[in-house]
Amino acid sequence: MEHAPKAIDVTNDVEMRTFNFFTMGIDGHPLGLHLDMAIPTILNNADEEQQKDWLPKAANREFIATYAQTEMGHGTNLKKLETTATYDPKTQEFVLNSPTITSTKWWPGNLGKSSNYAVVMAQLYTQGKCHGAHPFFVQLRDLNTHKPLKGITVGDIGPKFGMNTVDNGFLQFDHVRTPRRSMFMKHAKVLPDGRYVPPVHDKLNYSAMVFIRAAIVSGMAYHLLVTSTIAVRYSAIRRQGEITPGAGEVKVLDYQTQQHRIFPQLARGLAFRLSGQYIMKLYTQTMDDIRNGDISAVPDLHALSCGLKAVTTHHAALGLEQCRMACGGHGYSQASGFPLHYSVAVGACTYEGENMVMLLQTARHLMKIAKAIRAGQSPKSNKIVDYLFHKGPPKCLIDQAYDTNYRNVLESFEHLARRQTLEVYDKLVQLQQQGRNYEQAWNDCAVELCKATRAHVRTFLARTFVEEIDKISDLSIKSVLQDLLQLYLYYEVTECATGLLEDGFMTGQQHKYAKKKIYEALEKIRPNAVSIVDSFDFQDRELHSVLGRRDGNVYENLLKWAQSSPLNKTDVLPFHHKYLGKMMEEARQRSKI
Ligand SMILES: CC/C=C\C/C=C\C/C=C\C/C=C\C/C=C\C/C=C\CCC(=O)SCCNC(=O)CCNC(=O)[C@H](O)C(C)(C)COP(=O)(O)OP(=O)(O)OC[C@H]1O[C@@H](n2cnc3c(N)ncnc32)[C@H](O)[C@@H]1OP(=O)(O)O
Ligand SMILES: Cc1cc2nc3c(=O)[nH]c(=O)nc-3n(C[C@H](O)[C@H](O)[C@H](O)COP(=O)(O)OP(=O)(O)OC[C@H]3O[C@@H](n4cnc5c(N)ncnc54)[C@H](O)[C@@H]3O)c2cc1C
Repeated sequence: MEHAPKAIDVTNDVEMRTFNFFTMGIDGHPLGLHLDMAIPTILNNADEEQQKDWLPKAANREFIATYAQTEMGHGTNLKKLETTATYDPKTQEFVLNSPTITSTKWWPGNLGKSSNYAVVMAQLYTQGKCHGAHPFFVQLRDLNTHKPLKGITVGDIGPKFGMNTVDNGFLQFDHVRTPRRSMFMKHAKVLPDGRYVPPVHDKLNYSAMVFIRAAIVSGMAYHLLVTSTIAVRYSAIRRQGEITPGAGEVKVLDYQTQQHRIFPQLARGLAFRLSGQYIMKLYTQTMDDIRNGDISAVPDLHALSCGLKAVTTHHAALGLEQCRMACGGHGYSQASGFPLHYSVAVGACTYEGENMVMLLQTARHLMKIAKAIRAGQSPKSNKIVDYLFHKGPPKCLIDQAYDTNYRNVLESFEHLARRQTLEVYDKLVQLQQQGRNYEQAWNDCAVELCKATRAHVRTFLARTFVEEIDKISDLSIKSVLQDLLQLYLYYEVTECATGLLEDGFMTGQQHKYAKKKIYEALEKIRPNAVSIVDSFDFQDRELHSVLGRRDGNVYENLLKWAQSSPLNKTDVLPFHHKYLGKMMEEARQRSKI
């Protein structure tokens, strides 16, 4: 500890997060929402004067704030939020009110007990007109006593599936008055006389959600890389059964089924990590553009962040479960670390936009592009979606001997995304021509729309993976990562094979070829698997796993772990003679009669 820094630099996001992870764990802590959502909201939605006032105090942790948007009755459909903020020009205040039970704010992290401030999303009423949901910065508790202020009812919502270190809360307002300037005024404004000034883009109020959606992509990479580290290390220790009769029991990692279960999670983890970096850069760039008055990238960022959020959280949840099952019985023990990671990761399928809803948001964007394509328009130099405008090869070419930089594989993903997008667009148009209105037609096509998004996101993830590996100059590192890339790409080809075979683009032979390339990649990855996961340099205290210990001493530590259970403090539990012992004694007496 001699060389440990004296203090954590709270202005350094990475340092702060790392500190939080190691000291508090991954399942959350009282400052989570303050750092992840309240501060980003202040940065992006407060005007200069508000930032000057709030930001230093927030960074200094003079107060703790959360993000209170979801209500008991509505989380997805923000238009129907019921909390109201009605402007009173006489006192130049807003009156916050929760008119119904269902308007109770419900879920916000750290709202229950920790926070004394909140970003509150409420329907803004001024001069008798509703202008939709807007954010307000509202004090909830007294700064000295920490008691709720007058008119505020606040508490914890109770135990959850996981993340029980976070006090997700409920909140009701009974005509609570807050100054006019507590409304975030960077984009929309209410002037002292009550006139409403609209924002340049009416979804800029949602930027904190976009930030977390982008952050979640790297978060899911982290979960997958951690859990595949546990599964790989344990599988290199666990011996069970023989491959060659009489040659002795093998490490379970030598089974092809085991590799096929775990290595794709490793590959997906890397793919998510690279796309996570991309989307974070795009977020930062877009926020800078907005500050300079350019909002043109907002729809692209929204569409990509929604699609990536939905796909990566879903695949992380499935992948984690594969890693758990790959560890057999011990995988089900808390000692494996999986329950903690699983319960945290699956939350992300729901929070920050339910996944189906997110897929459909991206599909809205894809349908606009499809409309432009059908109208004969040209692409607008947008790297993420331009491929949809281009005609690819009529037939799949993945089994060609020379597939430079996997162009043929990428074209297969592009083909599927393009076909799925245009087909569902045509169906939407056709249904409307048959008399369905747009919303009904949309619902009739919803499953196919989600498929279009998934195909588009798969294309993006794969292209980013290929491009990033291509940039690596160290050939030994590149060669190991290329094995994971090969596995990733052909695994994804087989995952979407139905779509590729459906229209005859891919042949059965080519499908078999993709499977062969998967098995070949598994074989290449096996000898390096432990070194690959060791190179991530996760510390044992981060993995929370006896199975995933770096030193491989699984069995003796599993025994120590069990022996340290509170149940094993005494050989005989105190209540034994009162209940179970008594029951057995009485049964024995009865049988003697
Ligand atoms: C290293 C880390 C390791 C481990 C950690 C692991 C992972 C996590 C990583 C980080 C997370 C940090 C902490 C996690 C801990 C706990 C959880 C924390 C936070 C959770 C917080 C929340 O859940 S907050 C609440 C979130 N709520 C939602 O997401 C609601 C979802 N609903 C919506 O977003 C919207 O209502 C909607 C998009 C569904 C529809 O909106 P609305 O009704 O207003 O839209 P309209 O129909 O009127 O208009 C739609 C048009 O608007 C466009 N639009 C919508 N949203 C946006 C946007 N944000 N930006 C730009 N444009 C937008 C839309 O595209 C439509 O445009 P058209 O042109 O097509 O009309
Ligand atoms: C761990 C956790 C932390 C959270 N933290 C916060 C927080 O800090 N602050 C905050 O404000 N909120 C928070 N939330 C709330 C969260 O953001 C919402 O629960 C989430 O956005 C989903 O909304 P909902 O609960 O209304 O789901 P619903 O919309 O009721 O979803 C139910 C089902 O309906 C479907 N559905 C709904 N609308 C549509 C549609 N238009 N088309 C097709 N299907 C649809 C969904 O796909 C889903 O299958 C948190 C939630 C969790 C679980």
